[in-house]
Amino acid sequence: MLRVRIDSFSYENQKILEDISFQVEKGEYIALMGESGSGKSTVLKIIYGLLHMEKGSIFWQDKQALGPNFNLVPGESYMKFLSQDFDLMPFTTVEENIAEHLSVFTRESHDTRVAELLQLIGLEAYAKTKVKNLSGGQQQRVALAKVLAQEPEVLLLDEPFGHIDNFKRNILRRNLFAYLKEKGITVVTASHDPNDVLPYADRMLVLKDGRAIAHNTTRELFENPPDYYVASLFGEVNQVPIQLLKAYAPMDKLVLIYPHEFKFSDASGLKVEVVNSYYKGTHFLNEGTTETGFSIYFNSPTPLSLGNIVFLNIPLEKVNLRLRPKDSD
Ligand SMILES: Nc1ncnc2c1ncn2[C@@H]1O[C@H](COP(=O)(O)OP(=O)(O)OP(=O)(O)O)[C@@H](O)[C@H]1O
Repeated sequence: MLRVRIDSFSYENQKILEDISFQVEKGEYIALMGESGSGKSTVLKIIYGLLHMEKGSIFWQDKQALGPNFNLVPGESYMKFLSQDFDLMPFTTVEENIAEHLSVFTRESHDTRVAELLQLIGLEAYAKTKVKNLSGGQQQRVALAKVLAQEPEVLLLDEPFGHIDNFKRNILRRNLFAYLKEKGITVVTASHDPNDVLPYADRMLVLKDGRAIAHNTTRELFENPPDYYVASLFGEVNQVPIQLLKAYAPMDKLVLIYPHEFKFSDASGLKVEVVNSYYKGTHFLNEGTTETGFSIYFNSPTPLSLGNIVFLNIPLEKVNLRLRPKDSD
């Protein structure tokens, strides 16, 4: 088990992280999510031992990771970190970059292992290409193979697919997360992208302004987000004042509703006029305004004409589940 306790961390005199603690079981994948600047990369750097924290501790099993003030070379042997700068050798080939990180004691199996990793990252055809001649996305994939080469027990990934185009990203994600589960590797990622997290992460820790504001299974946080900030990490979300749904309801409550959760009705419900309709490939995302001028975003399977009036309903169980205080964001 990885046990992370960060009581506080500051850059110079500015406090960046406070009171963050979580545990990750062996083979489990936890995703750190939060807006840009919330502290995700800093948490990964502390775990890996690149940054010294004033108060707190990191343990893997019963071993304490002592951090940069104790280790001459940053990092622990059982742990690997894929940072946002890839740290590759530009003038050597892809396969040399990967093999560089394999143990000298297993030299006879190097070729097989390099081939396995090249297949995982989908760069078999580039084995002999010098890294400097690769695109940013390809370099990121080599960096990933590099950190996997020695089969770390703990893997820290900072925006691991940030430079990779959508087409490759989907295949790579599926392959990578299946591989990590199969090998029982413990994973902590920092990510903005719900597609990296929703299908794969066992749990999510949400950071805001350097503090942990939510920690639960990924599914629970999606289906029952504690506030607007958490819900919006998954994409578009509405904060509908409850008074728009029920005139006699308390003023200080709102309902968090994703655009796909509205139902259409012929004549009853929230009356909105369509002011925009955006094509999203699998559906349309529409913007509507209520008679009081409130904007609502909702999905439809077909395009809606601007100026059309539609009636939207929120299923009662969702209203009950997603009622939040108004200042919850
Ligand atoms: N070397 C540094 N010196 C001073 N402040 C820093 C340094 N690195 C990061 N910060 C600050 O620490 C805070 C957290 O940064 P961090 O990179 O951990 O956020 P993040 O959530 O990973 O953001 P992003 O998603 O944009 O990568 C930010 O306010 C940032 O400006």
